[in-house]
Amino acid sequence: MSSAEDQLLVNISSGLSSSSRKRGTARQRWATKWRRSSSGQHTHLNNQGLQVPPPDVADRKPEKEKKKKKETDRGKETGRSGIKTSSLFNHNPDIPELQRPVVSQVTETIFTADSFSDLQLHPHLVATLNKVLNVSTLTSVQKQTIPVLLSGRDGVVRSQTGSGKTLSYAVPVVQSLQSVQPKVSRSDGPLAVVIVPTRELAQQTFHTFQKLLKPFTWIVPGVLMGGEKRKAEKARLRKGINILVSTPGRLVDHIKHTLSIAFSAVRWLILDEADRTLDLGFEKDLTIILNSLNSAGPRRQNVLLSATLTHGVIQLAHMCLNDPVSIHVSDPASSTLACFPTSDPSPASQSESYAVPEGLKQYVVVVPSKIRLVCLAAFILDKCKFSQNNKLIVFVSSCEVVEFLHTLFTAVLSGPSTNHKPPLSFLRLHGNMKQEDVAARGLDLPQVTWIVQYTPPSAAAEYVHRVGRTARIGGRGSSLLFLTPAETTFIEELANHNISVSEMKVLDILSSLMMDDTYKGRGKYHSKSSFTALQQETRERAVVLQTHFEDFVHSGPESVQTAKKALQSFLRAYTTYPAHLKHIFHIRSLHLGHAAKSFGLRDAPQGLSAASRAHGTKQARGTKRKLSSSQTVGLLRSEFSSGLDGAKKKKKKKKALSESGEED
Ligand SMILES: Nc1ncnc2c1ncn2[C@@H]1O[C@H](COP(=O)(O)OP(=O)(O)OP(=O)(O)O)[C@@H](O)[C@H]1O
Repeated sequence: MSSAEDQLLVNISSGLSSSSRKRGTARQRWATKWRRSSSGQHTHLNNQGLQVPPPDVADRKPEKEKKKKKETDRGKETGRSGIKTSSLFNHNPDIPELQRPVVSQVTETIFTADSFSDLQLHPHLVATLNKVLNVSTLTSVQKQTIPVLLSGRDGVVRSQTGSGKTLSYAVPVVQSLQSVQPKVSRSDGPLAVVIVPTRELAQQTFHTFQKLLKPFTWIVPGVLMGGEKRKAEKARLRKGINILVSTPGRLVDHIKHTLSIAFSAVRWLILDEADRTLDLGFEKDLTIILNSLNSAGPRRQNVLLSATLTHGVIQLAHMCLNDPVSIHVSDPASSTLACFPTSDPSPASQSESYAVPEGLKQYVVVVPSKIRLVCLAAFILDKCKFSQNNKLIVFVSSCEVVEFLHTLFTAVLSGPSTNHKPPLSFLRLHGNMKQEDVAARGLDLPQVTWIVQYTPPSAAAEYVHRVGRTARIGGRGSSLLFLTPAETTFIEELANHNISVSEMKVLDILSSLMMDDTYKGRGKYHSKSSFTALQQETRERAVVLQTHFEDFVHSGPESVQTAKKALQSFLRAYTTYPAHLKHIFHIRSLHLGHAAKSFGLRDAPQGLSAASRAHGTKQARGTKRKLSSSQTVGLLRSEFSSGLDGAKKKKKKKKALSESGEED
């Protein structure tokens, strides 16, 4: 949804230590107390998203007392620095009771009882799989796909993220090319073309082929991708590449400008992660590639792989596959011999069920805008400071937000290194980073335990890809989706694709702040305090943490500017949700002041309304009215012209990727 897809903020937890173990025990004590207290009392959520005694009890208080309490509460919402933090828990929208639609979640069994040695493969290939790649047991998708492709058929493969799709085509490609007589030589040029959406995947796939080809040294793999030197790639193409892995934009570039690229011998075409390729706006490039391949070459075997079969993917499959076998791993009825639909696919197929890894636990938390930042911070502290062995990936909507949160969290949450523990370490990853930086950080992110979607994805399919970064290849993992009260209908959108999420409560997340007295408020919490007192202390601590953030942001004009820029880019990205989700994610439903708070800004940016008048779209005008002229909207100027226009959006997205070097 944002200009640069997949912005990541990665937090790697500090390691094990005796003190963290002690904290773990304290944490358990605290959790037990919290649960005991909360279970013994009838509570409900107030309009600040927090549990309070039932209204009838509260209402019994005399008016005078209520007024006094209000004043005290206001006083308490003051950080320890003495700077008044504008109220965090007042005037928030009500958190609706979540209706959890009944969904039968589609899960796939990852591993089978079969092994690679059961297939009719070259013994050296089996040995390489076992010894170099350390794999011996077939995953379900590999068991179903490899025999189909070895039989010479085209295939359309839908299987969940992290299920081993790469080997399901790489093994048959290598098996078939090693048997070609006379032996393949560099001068044959590309015999297999593998198209993947991103540099990251291009590199990974290329490395997989490199390993598989160890015993077959006469077959040469190569990779072409945005961000690399074209001249060097041209030279490699001239020398000869037999298995060519490429991102779409860079391949089109070479088709247009490199004379030595010839497709006359191509016998395999693989479109991996086809859904992501289309999501990133590469359909035009794919058409150019297909036309170029079709105009030359012998009979070709075509394979399309995707974690989700969207309308666009089905259309693409119809364009480039020839009587394919359809392999849907999660659907036993449609297994290997099922036929691919021949009729023109209808948009209704977009409500397809998406499979997620079996070991994945999915959660959602509904958080009012103002509390979002402290809620994310409390969650990170909980998983990485007060628990052990966690690695988180946090998805946000833009490069600027990544930069902002990275700086803020490093400054406020890392904490000093102590004898017992290193400070928390935050890494960042986004499309505007220099390629060397990205490569230096390593693109493979193994053993990620939590995926946090701080900004909701722009499609259920994107949700599936994001959560698919954890619980890979039979492992375990969890995911947490942040939604504001106005966005909760997104849960239904996920349910339409058979995705089911369990609710976490804001206050439960914030309660982790009770583990660290750095955030102690003025309240006098002790182990015998009432549940309400515990809640009050938790709120106070959240306010203290918010004050730390606001103090940091307001420590100088530069940091204020960075926060404003991040807010602006967040708002801009918010306008780019697709039309069919606009009823859930509409800029009109955002409150600028509350959104500003989640960027550590004490006030909504001022003096921004004038510039918006020039913008004449109906939606833009509507937005302006709703957000109120004094608060917003000139800030959103550029996004009205881009975000509300689907065609332009795609171009923009692609351009941003191109600029970032992720693709070109
Ligand atoms: N049979 C196997 N046994 C053990 N590990 C495997 C097996 N096949 C693949 N893997 C490993 O599983 C991981 C995920 O594989 P791969 O990247 O091919 O999954 P994928 O389905 O393409 O995922 P995504 O759609 O998210 O890219 C890789 O690290 C790969 O080496």
